[in-house]
Amino acid sequence: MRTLFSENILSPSPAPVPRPNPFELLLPSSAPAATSPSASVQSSPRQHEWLTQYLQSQQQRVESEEGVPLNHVLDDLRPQYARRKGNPRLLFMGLRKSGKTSVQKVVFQKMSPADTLFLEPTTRIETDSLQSFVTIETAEMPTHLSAALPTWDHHALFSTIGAVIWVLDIQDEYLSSIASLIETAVLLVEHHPRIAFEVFIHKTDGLSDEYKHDTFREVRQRVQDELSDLGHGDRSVSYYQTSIFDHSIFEAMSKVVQKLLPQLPAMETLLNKLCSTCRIQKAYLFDTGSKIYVATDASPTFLKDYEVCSDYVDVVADIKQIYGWRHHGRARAGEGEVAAVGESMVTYDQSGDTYVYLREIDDHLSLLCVMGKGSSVDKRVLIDYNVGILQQALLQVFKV
Ligand SMILES: Nc1nc2c(ncn2[C@@H]2O[C@H](COP(=O)(O)OP(=O)(O)OP(=O)(O)O)[C@@H](O)[C@H]2O)c(=O)[nH]1
Repeated sequence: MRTLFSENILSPSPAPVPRPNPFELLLPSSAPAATSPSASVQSSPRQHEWLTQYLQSQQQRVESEEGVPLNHVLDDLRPQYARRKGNPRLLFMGLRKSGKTSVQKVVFQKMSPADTLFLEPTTRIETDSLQSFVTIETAEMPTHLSAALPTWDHHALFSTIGAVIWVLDIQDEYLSSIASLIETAVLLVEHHPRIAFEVFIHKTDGLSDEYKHDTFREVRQRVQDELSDLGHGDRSVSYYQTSIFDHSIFEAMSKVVQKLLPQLPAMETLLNKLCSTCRIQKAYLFDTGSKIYVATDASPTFLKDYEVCSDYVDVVADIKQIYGWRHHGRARAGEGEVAAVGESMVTYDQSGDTYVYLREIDDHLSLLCVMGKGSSVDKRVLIDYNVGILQQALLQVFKV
């Protein structure tokens, strides 16, 4: 049987001494495009060595030509924000009634979207946390407090934040929201450049597609133009169209949380390997409680697949709510006993060829795989075996 990973994938044995390969192509002395500083992280030690030399030569060149200090060159080559150790911390900001509380309640507390009509206004900084595979901490800034006020100690507020989410109500007059958004973005880029800045262009439900896309483009363009005029054109801002009445808010929140997870590259690598080995069309790792996905493989995402997987996780979460969240069986399983594994499979298209396979990784994480022809019930043994190994690897990733 072809298996997915070697037993010691997380603690590989020391790399063998490289032997010269007579057929290997020699790299030219100038920098080729394929090995630019942004090339894949899966490069070999040899490539790393070459890359380091290339960076050093570039730094020396720039320093000697322009007298630019070494650190500045390195800063340009690094991503603008870095994943922090510790829990993802999100700060929600935006104008009055833009939907900040609703987003948190619907995504993290499973509140029904219709019930958000009766939410009270937020008058002070409110914090909350979701206990899951990691603890996701959220905070909301009341509208009357502006982060850009000179009397405001923004260091105390922002020093532990991973991402600021600006909620912009597209159904309201949004020019004043853009002005405050720019103020906050400039403050962040000048004092806290490592914080990711995300804009939710919110309440897109009930709008025509054309109006939605035009407004989305207009908001993005205005923000980019204003930031460029202020000399911060290179500041990366991510934009999402969201509504609490469909899946868009979960998808957007998934992408924001993923950016803050130091385990993301490891999870993506494991999912890519699983998909290629078992011929799986698409694999998602979902947080079972909140329906946000914390990682997916590199293949293209289709909205329909995501929606089906998301609804399926919802059903499983509801059933777990009724029959108990904890795996008492697993907790009691002693040595030699086989622990209970939460696993299920459904087919969802009319031809019956497409399956969704769900397997619980632990109490909070679920693996969902969309499988088509060529990777179905007849390959079940192989899939189960490989998913079992993936499960062990993931548990170790989160244990470290
Ligand atoms: N149509 C639509 N309405 C929404 C959406 N999200 C929130 N709302 C509504 O917007 C209103 C305001 O929502 P809140 O969550 O209280 O907004 P907020 O920004 O927290 O408000 P303050 O705390 O007063 O600043 C509520 O009536 C929600 O039902 C959405 O995606 N679509």
